[in-house]
Amino acid sequence: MDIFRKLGWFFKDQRNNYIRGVLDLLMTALLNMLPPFFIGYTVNLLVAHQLTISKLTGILLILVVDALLLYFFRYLWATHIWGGATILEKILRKRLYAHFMTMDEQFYHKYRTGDLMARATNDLNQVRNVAGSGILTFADSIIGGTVTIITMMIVVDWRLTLIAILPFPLLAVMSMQLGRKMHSAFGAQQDEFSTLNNKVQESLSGMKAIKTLGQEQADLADMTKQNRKLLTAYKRVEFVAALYDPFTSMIIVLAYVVTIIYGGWMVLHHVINIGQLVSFIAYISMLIWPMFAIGRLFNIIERGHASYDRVMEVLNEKTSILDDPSGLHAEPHGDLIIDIENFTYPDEADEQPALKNVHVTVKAGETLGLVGRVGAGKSTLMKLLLRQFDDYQGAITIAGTDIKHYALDSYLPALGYVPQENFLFSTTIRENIRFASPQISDEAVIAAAKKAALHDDILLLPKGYDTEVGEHGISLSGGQRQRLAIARALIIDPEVLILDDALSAVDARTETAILATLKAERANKTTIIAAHRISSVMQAENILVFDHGEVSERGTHHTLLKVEGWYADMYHRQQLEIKLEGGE
Ligand SMILES: Nc1ncnc2c1ncn2[C@@H]1O[C@H](COP(=O)(O)OP(=O)(O)OP(=O)(O)O)[C@@H](O)[C@H]1O
Repeated sequence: MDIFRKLGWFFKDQRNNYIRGVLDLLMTALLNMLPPFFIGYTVNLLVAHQLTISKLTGILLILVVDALLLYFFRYLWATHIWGGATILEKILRKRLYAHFMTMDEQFYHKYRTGDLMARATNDLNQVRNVAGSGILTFADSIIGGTVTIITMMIVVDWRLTLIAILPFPLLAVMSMQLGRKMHSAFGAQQDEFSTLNNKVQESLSGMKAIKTLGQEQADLADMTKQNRKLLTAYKRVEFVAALYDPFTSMIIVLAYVVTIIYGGWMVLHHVINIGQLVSFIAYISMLIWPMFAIGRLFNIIERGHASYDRVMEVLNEKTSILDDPSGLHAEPHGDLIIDIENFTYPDEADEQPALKNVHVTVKAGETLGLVGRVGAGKSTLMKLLLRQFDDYQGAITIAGTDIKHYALDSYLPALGYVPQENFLFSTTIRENIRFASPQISDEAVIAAAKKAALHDDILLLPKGYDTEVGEHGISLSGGQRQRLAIARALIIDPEVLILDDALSAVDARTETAILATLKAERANKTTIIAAHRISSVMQAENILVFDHGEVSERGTHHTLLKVEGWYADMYHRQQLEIKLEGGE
């Protein structure tokens, strides 16, 4: 029952819905009492030879009106209670989704996509069940049971009632015992479901790689193993659930036996009449559902409880990126000063710092180039700029203000970021380009595509800018995807444009064209380009060479060539490669 306390905030919020629903249930329970009463009454009339056509018609009429009213009140409780339950699911899903949006990289390291999807769908269904079927079964079994028992006491005999319901408390003891078992069994089942969900998600996303590497059988075996684990977890849940119903049946049989023995004795000794005994047996049959309902109830609430805990576990995770509520609500425009003494990834605390002593000033309008070996720290610096990690020694300022002191909703929209792996949404090219805001005009979309040297390619596609891409659309080449991502970033004319190896798949001529456009268009704005190809950064006012998280060389293209270090070596090697390939 702990889950009802945990969901107290919701029931309080929706109390009108629930009060109305419970009152409708009460009315249904009261109306349910009439048929057994009139059956007993009719039997007594029959025994006494007093049943006339007019009396029978009157009884039938009452029963018909009763059935109509029952229909009406059942409809009302269903709409109030099920309606409330769907509101709970909606609220929790919205909270979860908003929470996902604020979470940092560490969170997505800890919880995998399939797991989060399971929590946002399957677990939320179980929680909704608590607020729907759970409340319904709870109110129905308690209200239905209590009303029936009181009616039995009043209409028949209180002693017979007490003796007949004597074994009932055993049900409560059984529910509590099984409830605990169900909670842990269902929690384990949902964890296995999350793992399987994640496996399916990864296999489907990586299907090309699986096939290319001939790993179909190995992946299938892996999936079968996880599927079996889930099956075992399901079986355990059903095993616990199945223990309850036979026990309930035993209690009901016991109640009938007691009724027939003690009730029969009472009829023989004229304490109650035969009609009352018939009504009593009909009332006992009306207790069957409330008793089974208690079994359903513990099943629903313990499943919902385990799921609610899983949803709350995610919702209680804190992000390390704290939005300063009194932060500066202004576009970050001005010189960028990076002064990082040390940064180590949170989950790599014992490892070497990912960045150490990185100090550089980029004047507004200038371009900063970042080069260096794989894993040298270029992307890490970009992540700090993008506020994906805030926990570093040192400071990054733009126009004299620490980037942590800008309000996030002013700071982040002013950055244009093109990551190494860009993502296409399943919509048209036009919507993909203006993803930052659907209000952006078609002309601006075309202008951005031209700047990213993508316009001509788009015109060759079957529906031009309205061509669908992504999962159900056409596939773009790697270079086209990169240029689409660049157009998506350029369209907002960002104060700081960050390109993380974003030109690696475009040919040399297109790269030159894009870089020339950037130079001309972004005269007053900052651009940061990380690349493996030296040609991507050689126009930059300032180039940093990274090695193991530190800056090993710095300067312009010409000064770096004179140093004859890693940069010069890499440049000459790449020039040679171009010549050998017969390029320019
Ligand atoms: N989220 C993370 N958690 C822990 N370590 C990380 C994380 N991301 C990167 N690293 C590590 O930090 C170091 C720097 O990586 P980074 O991605 O910044 O290199 P890079 O210079 O951008 O490399 P590339 O040229 O391949 O993109 C590497 O040793 C990498 O393994």
